[in-house]
Amino acid sequence: MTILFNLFLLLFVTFIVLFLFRVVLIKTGLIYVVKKKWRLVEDCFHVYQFFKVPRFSESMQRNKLHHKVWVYLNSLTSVEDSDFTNLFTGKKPNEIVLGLDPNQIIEDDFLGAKIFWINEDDNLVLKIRKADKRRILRPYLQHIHSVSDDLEDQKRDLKLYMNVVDSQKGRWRSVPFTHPSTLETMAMESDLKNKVKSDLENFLKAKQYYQRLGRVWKRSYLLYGPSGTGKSSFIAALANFLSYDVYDIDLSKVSDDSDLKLLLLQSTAKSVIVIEDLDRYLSEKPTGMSLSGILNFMDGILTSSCGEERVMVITMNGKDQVEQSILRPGRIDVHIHFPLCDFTAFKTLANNYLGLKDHKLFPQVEEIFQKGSSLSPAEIGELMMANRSSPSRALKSVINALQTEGDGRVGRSRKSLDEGGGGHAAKEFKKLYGLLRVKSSRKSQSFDLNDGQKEELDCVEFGAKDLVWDEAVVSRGLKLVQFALCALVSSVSGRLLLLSLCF
Ligand SMILES: Nc1ncnc2c1ncn2[C@@H]1O[C@H](COP(=O)(O)OP(=O)(O)OP(=O)(O)O)[C@@H](O)[C@H]1O
Ligand SMILES: [Mg+2]
Repeated sequence: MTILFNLFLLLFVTFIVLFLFRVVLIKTGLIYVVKKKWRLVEDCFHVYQFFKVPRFSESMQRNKLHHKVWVYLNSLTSVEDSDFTNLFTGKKPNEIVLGLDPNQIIEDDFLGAKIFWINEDDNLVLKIRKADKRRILRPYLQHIHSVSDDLEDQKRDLKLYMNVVDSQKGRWRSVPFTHPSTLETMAMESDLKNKVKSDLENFLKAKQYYQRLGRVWKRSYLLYGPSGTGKSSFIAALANFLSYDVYDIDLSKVSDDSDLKLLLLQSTAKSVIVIEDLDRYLSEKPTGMSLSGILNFMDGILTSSCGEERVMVITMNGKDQVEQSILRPGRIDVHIHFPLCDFTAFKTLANNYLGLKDHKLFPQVEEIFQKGSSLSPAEIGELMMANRSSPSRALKSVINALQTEGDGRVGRSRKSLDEGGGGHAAKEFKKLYGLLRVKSSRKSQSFDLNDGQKEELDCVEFGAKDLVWDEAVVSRGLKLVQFALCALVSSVSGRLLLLSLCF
């Protein structure tokens, strides 16, 4: 018994001593010295192989691999943990970046193997255990490639390209794209934002899928709605979300169809191609370009040969007046409606512009919205910005504007849906039929099983407001069907009564 007790006591004391020893090593930093010595001991038992990645090739050209490894190494957390490293200011304000010091040694882990990098003057030297080399060297280098490409994409400065008439130096001129709009700053239904995000993420992952289908790897969005509802801001938010350059096509500067093709050919992959106000342009009966030229451009036939990955965005004030072939699925994949402001959008704007999450005037604003008054987010945003020093004054001015200028705007825009010949009942049925058609076309969407992800490729209609409107139409439609059935039953029963009276 005593032997057992002594053994237990010994074990306990050893454990405590080891624990305290570890704490002392970590607290005093001696752990690093121990680790270094341990590495020396390890080195005696392992055979290492060295690979040099020179900065310049034999013909004194820059070695791209050196740059990639450099970008990759500077992103490792082990740079921060090493004994000595350099600090530099980054491109963004207040940004500080780490940079390797000459002769600094960086440790990395990959698939369970330890890898060392030594930063010599003009070379980066990879030190790897011979036993691990065959297993991990190739996948490790591929890993460096993809990580550094991703990092470069993230920190790439975006550009805004505009087409010019003078084609001596190419058809595009660029300026830095610094629009601050993001999907977070957009006053839109959060559900809609999430749908857009996941649609874009699925698109980015679907290169192989599009290739297998023989389709150009592009996604087309139609943004439609009244002026000042955020269509252009949304394009900027898309570009920022994707980290894509923006090519803004001014159609008035395009002479003919071949000129339009040239513009597409001279654009680069990973870009958002924008045509704003296409409905207005088409309504002005353009002379130089044909409709088929525009349709081919939208299909992006030419881009399939030279790198793809493009998102096309077309904006319109309304889509009722344009040629239906422009809007067909495949040519436009996603339709997004930009409505006038509602109370939810108003709250986002109040938070963005005034820093208000809630206010005692909010219920009054909500009531006005419920009555059908509305303004565009741009109009409300301007009022808030002008009165930003006093949130109460800002809200009062919004209430005032809604009561005077915004009165009946929603009513008017809703009424415009009903324009056109035919009686009221016929129109209601038409709407109901339209709704059923939309619903059934939604059901027939096709999906991709790519990496376990389902990719949606059919034409999709996004816009929470449309859904609200659809429900109202359903209930009105159902009431109408009820009414028609009652009328039918009463007329049949009336006739039966008449018949029975005759006999
Ligand atoms: N939904 C919104 N969310 C946040 N800000 C918005 C929204 N809509 C408009 N704004 C603000 O209003 C201003 C005008 O918006 P924007 O230019 O994007 O509208 P638009 O729909 O493109 O108008 P137009 O059809 O006249 O070109 C921008 O400064 C933007 O910040
Ligand atoms: Mg615009």
